[in-house]
Amino acid sequence: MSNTVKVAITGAAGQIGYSLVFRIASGELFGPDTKVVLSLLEIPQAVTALEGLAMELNDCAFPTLAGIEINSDAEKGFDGVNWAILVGAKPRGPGMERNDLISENGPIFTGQGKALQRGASDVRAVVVGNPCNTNALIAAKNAGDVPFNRFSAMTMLDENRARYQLAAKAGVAVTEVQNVTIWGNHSATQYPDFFNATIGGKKATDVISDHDWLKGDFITTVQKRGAAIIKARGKSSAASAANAALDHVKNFHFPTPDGKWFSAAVPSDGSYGVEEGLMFSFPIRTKDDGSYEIVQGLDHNEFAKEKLAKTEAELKGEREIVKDLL
Ligand SMILES: NC(=O)C1=CN([C@@H]2O[C@H](COP(=O)(O)OP(=O)(O)OC[C@H]3O[C@@H](n4cnc5c(N)ncnc54)[C@H](O)[C@@H]3O)[C@@H](O)[C@H]2O)C=CC1
Ligand SMILES: O=C([O-])CC(=O)C(=O)O
Repeated sequence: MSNTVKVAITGAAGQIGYSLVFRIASGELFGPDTKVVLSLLEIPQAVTALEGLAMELNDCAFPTLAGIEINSDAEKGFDGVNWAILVGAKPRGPGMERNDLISENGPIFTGQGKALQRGASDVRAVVVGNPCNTNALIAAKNAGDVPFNRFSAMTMLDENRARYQLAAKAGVAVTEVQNVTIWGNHSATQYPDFFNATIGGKKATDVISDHDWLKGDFITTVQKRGAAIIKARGKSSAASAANAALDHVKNFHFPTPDGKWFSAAVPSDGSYGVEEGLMFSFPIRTKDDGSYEIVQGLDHNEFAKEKLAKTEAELKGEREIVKDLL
């Protein structure tokens, strides 16, 4: 049986877009039996680049690619989409924090929230453009009657980074490392939770005896990985970000295997004492009916509680800065 999913990608002519569209079109995301229609969005100056991208996509002759639309008008671009991957935004440069982008990127997401409400009746949106948690909040608050929980922001790149670091330290394959939650903001205050993670089915803290490393270098490496990549590459992460966006959509699209969870920033419902309504990264499971739940009952010691409070305070501060856009 064949069905069709329509996916909008904003900023599709940018560097993440170039890594993302081919992998979605190839069937890697939704599988070989699902056709994909791609709705590519850009600012007017980049529409010609999108036309080139569309030529290349067609030249791949992907059996799963059922159509390509190109738009610089978000309302048209979001018409009838099932997923909106909101990448289009300015990236940071060396020496900047992601929330230095708030005043420039925030306003993009008021317009996109409004356009999503008008264009799409059954949509899920993930914000990649930074600062992604707060931009997702802005989009959601401008999307009228689109349910709040249809919006999320991407912390999957942080989770993948954390899994790699733990696997390398333990000397095991990344597949052995599971349930590493990123809590809070996609920023240098995020808390990559090794206490509740497992390696080869055992507690990560039992497998890795160097707890000073876990509490120190491990956390700061994950928190600052984006900046390290900008310093080394001169540009921010692109292929790894696109890869994480695929993981994010896949994680929400398919039920989560028993005993596992993934990280994504979603509207807080008050879980773990996080203020309701903040776009906060939690451990998430997708249920068989397609809805999701925040995994409950994970323990936080004093060390973890302090980290959670810090990242929550940062998100409240960002929300205050953009209050006129909400
Ligand atoms: N959440 C995460 O883990 C990550 C987030 N990012 C963020 O993703 C964003 C994009 O990064 P790159 O692709 O490297 O940047 P880029 O500059 O290569 O591409 C961004 C594209 O967005 C387009 N754009 C700008 N405003 C737009 C609008 N209103 N509608 C549609 N398109 C628009 C630009 O024309 C450009 O082509 C940045 O904000 C970056 O910081 C990057 C890596 C990871
Ligand atoms: O660090 C940046 O600015 C880009 C990004 O979000 C990441 O690589 O995680």
